[in-house]
Amino acid sequence: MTTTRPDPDLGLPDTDLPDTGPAAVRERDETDPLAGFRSRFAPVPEGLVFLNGASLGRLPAATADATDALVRGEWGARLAEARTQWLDLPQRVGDELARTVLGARPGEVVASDCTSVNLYKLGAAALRDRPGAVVLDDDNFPTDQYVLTGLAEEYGREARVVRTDPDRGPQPEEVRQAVAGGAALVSLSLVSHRSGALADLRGIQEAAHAAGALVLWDLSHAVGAVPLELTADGVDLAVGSTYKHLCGGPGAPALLYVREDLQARLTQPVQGWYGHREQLAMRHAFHPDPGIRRFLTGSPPVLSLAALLPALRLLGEAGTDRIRAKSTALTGLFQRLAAELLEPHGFRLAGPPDPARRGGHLTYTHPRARKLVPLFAERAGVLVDYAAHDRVRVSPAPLSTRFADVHEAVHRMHRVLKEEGA
Ligand SMILES: Cc1ncc(COP(=O)(O)O)c(C=O)c1O
Ligand SMILES: Nc1c(O)cccc1C(=O)C[C@H](N)C(=O)O
Repeated sequence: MTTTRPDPDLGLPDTDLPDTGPAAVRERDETDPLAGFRSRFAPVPEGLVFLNGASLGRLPAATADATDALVRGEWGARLAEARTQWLDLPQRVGDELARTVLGARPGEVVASDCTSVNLYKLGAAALRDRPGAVVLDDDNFPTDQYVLTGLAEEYGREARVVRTDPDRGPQPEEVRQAVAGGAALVSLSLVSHRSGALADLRGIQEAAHAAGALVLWDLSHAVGAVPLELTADGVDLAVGSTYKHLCGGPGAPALLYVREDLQARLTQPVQGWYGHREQLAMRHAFHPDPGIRRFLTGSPPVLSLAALLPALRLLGEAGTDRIRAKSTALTGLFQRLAAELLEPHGFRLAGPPDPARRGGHLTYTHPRARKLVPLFAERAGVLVDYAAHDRVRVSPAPLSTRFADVHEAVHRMHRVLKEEGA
């Protein structure tokens, strides 16, 4: 997994621009190898600057055509005749996810349900497999904390909560202490939804595995933003959203990954016909599929699965290494401009100052964040995210954002702050 600075061979200069002036920024755009991808997204209103890729990624133009073809052509015209070709869509999309953004093998990933449900299924699978505590952290997204504490209750396990510094993310040493005496499951986010902090995947896994625990990663804020090598890194289990950096659209199905050698021994609690080894035989007794299908339950969201494929094609073409390199350069530029123009007005960087230690977003605190975020949109046409309770989250999507957009956005935000007397 890439946690270092961009590789110079990728054709992108390092994060630090020698100069943050308009000419240097323009030149950066002119030499950007990913510049051509911008026109592959559906247009947004003239002048709008979108810096909200960690919330809901933009619509790839090809997605609108693909969903229209499915709705009118397959559903509308071919009706039920088309339905058998959708049966294996969760695996087909899973294989594309594995190939393009996860660094996993075919047959290790499916896409269906939402992240919360997939987390429940895989957390339960780990607890059905081995004894011991559930380890979680208090910086994780609330749904993860709810699902994991609920699982601990349901399976009669101790829930050990790592008290994480929210601006640093969970550390291997903290996990080592939490698993002391044995644990069944450690579940954390690879990139913090709050601060963007990127966890040390290998260090945390090493600590957890030494105590006999499986590790279940929530990749919601990492996938599509950070290059992942689940196979090479020996990842056990993972789930994650596909509507953020993967641009799968509203309600896009979540990913579910189980390493090949674990699949046959793990069982999940919501056994349904999509997980049966002979799905269409309509047997009375449940016999799980030997492979990844055993983690499915019922009818998948076909329209949303179809919508994800064109987005994955775009990401696959661009390549996660190049996306990551541009992402760290964009967030690095925002950070340098913000130090000059926003920090004197109360913005404080929360999270690691080094872009290589973050995912695709960076976060600032401001005491008036809740009021300012809508003002940035209304008065300045800059879309950033409000994150409870005093945070502004910024995520420039590398395939559709120019360096000039970041430059322009920070200057416009500065103007609003001055008008507001902030
Ligand atoms: C880290 C993380 N996990 C899980 C979720 C929730 O996913 P879902 O609504 O698909 O269950 C989110 C955001 O919605 C998230 O940021
Ligand atoms: N904060 C949200 C909201 O106000 C509306 C809808 C979604 C959210 C979210 O936080 C979702 C997501 N997990 C995120 O980190 O962006």
